[in-house]
Amino acid sequence: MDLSISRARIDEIDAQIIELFERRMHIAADVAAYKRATGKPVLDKAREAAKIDKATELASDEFKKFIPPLFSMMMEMSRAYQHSLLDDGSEGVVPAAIDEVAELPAAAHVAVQGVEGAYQHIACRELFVDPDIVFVPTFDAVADAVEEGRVEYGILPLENSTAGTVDRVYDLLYKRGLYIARAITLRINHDLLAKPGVEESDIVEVFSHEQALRQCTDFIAQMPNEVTSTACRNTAMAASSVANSERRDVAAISSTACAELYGLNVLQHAIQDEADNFTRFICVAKKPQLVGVPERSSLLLITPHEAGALFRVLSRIAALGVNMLKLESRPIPGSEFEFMFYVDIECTPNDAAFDEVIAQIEPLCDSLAYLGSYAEVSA
Ligand SMILES: O=C(O)C(=O)C[C@]1(C(=O)O)C=C[C@@H](O)C=C1
Repeated sequence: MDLSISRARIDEIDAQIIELFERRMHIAADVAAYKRATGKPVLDKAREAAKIDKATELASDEFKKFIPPLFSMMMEMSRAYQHSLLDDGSEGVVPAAIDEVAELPAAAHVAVQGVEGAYQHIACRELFVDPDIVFVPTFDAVADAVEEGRVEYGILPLENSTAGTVDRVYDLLYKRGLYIARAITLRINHDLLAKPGVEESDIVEVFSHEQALRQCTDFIAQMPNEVTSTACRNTAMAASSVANSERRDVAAISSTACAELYGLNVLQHAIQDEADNFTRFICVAKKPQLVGVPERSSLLLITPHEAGALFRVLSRIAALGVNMLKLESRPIPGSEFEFMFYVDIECTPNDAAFDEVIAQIEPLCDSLAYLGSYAEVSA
């Protein structure tokens, strides 16, 4: 067998396929015009199902199984083309004009959950030169302050390399319609802190944020006593409650900065189970904003509850040559086993492919929200 002869034949057939595909697409354009005139939706599920059945019937037994995916894809292309002609796809998903600024303002009002010394506070200091910080007790309160315009920005932790996503923050992004303006990744070292004179063998209870407790699970398990883990709002509060407690059998898992701030001793440095432990924080704003040179965009999408729905969205992103940086599923609040997806793509409104990505995936989703485009920095 001569490979070059086979390939030449394949090339010939492909040229015919392309010609036929284009003819098919031109007819789809006529169908789109008809649908616009009659107010019919582009998607006709019954027609697609009948089309796939009929096409499968026409194929010989050996190739029947390949027909449904081939025709699904072809009709998906046909729908994407029709939507682009009708220009009814992505209107409103991404605001038409997004403010562009060179840098985050040096002296912005920023809401930070927790107290001085918390990792969110450290992230805030890394992002802003001279911020006017309002400390608030919860993640929800950060969102409230941004939403109500009491501050320009809020700092929230989004995910940790060991313990995973901070679920509540994703839920807030979705519910409050906040936009990410910047992300920062910090290396997190957890220390074991106690009052001066307290030894590790005295300790029966450790306080920390639940994420930090999770990141130090193995360490806690091998401590001299059987230790109770108690979750606090954040690691700085854990340090302050140990400092203010009369007890001499408690410790906090917190930062070296908090040891200094609250007059505690570091019993052990870097006790997290994974030596390389990073947390990604986001800086959120009420309106989308392109700060500096954004590198990635975050999207939230809900696909129809049917086979292949997410695959179709992802295949569109891939077909446009756009790199996907993250895919995370979350249950939809109030629904049973239905999921929404957070997708980060390496593409922003400054890139030519961005509008096309949005235009092509929007018709495939029950709901699509744009969560902002931003640069990711590390400290
Ligand atoms: O027949 C139609 O109504 C079309 O729009 C054409 C087509 C196709 O490409 O075959 C595309 C979308 C519909 O969901 C069904 C079929």
